Amino acid sequence: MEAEMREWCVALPKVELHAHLNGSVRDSTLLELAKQLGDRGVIVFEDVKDVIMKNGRSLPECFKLFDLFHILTTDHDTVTRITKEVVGDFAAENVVYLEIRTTPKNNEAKGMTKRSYMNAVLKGLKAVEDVDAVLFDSILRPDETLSRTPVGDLDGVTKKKKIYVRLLLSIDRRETTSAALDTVNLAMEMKDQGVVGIDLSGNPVVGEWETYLPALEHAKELGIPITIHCGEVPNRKEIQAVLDFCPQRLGHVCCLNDEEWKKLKSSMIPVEICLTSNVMTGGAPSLELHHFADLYNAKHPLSLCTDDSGLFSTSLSNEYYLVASTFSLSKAELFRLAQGAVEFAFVDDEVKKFLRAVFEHVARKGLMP
Ligand SMILES: CNc1ncnc2c1ncn2[C@@H]1O[C@H](COP(=O)(O)O)[C@@H](O)[C@H]1O
Ligand SMILES: [Zn+2]
Repeated sequence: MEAEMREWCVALPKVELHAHLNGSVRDSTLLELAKQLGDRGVIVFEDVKDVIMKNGRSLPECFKLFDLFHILTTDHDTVTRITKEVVGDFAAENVVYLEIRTTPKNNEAKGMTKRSYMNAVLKGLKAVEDVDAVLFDSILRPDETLSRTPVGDLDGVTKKKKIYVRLLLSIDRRETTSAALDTVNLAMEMKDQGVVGIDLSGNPVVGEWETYLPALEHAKELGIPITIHCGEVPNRKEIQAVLDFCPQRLGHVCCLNDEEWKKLKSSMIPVEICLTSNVMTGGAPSLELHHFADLYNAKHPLSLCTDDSGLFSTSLSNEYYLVASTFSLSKAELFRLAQGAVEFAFVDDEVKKFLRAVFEHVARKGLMP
């Protein structure tokens, strides 16, 4: 029964709206990169290996780990490699639309600028194998799209899987106002290259809202959609400010008090729910007591997401499975959750139409009970 449900969650076409590139890297790749740097004497492999393989990650540990991941991954070729692998991994579990977010990085020692970092990401998207990763040519005939999505697999047609990929540029809370503005301007510059939005993320105990606000306001003026990590820690002042700012989407919303909770619900701002991430980092006390249930029962717009599938050893299919097993959602309800997420994507209407068609096709043909 459990195995059948897990398989069903993998077969379900899914939409991923909250996945950090460097948090989604396979352990095996991190270990391989660590081995290479160990051999060159840059790090001590044995120490790093234990850290990568350790289970259970508190919030402060996560950010120490990201500093380590960035040492392993921040050169152009490696950024290209991890992008290619991450897209391939999501496509393999029938994610049909993926918004990957990543923090463009300046790294003088590596000759890296925010722009060259993003070029390395684009190169990775173009290099995806065995999967059609659609970044630019969004206009395809519907029948072509349908025959190459996971629906094709369910129909018994073995064609390449198709995944639409778009990018969000993250502002790291450690950055200055000017660096945050650079990221927003870069997002604008890369609008025709698959960049569809801005994210605010990074260690929630670091930095001040006032530092990023000018950049977020600039993005708003430019009409760039924004998603913000909100309430990973109980920072009352900032949670208020974020809710007042009214971004297009919010991530997490863990530590809201009653008043903020009411405000969120009346705002109808779609929430990116990251179950495993929240339980591991202590944002939610347990799966059973996760605030998903309250928002779901209130019919608040929601989408299930992984956050950092590598760091938390999860997958989007597993997040759907966890919702089914913890909150007793039926397959029909899981299907509607996945389908509903299309509406919160930052992508243009043309792609949304195709994604809607994918779900309608699956429903009409009775491919998913
Ligand atoms: C666990 N909850 C979280 N809360 C806040 N920010 C997070 C995060 N998980 C990841 N990031 C943000 O994403 C970066 C890694 O991917 P990129 O280098 O951008 O591809 C982290 O350094 C952090 O800034
Ligand atoms: Zn996140």
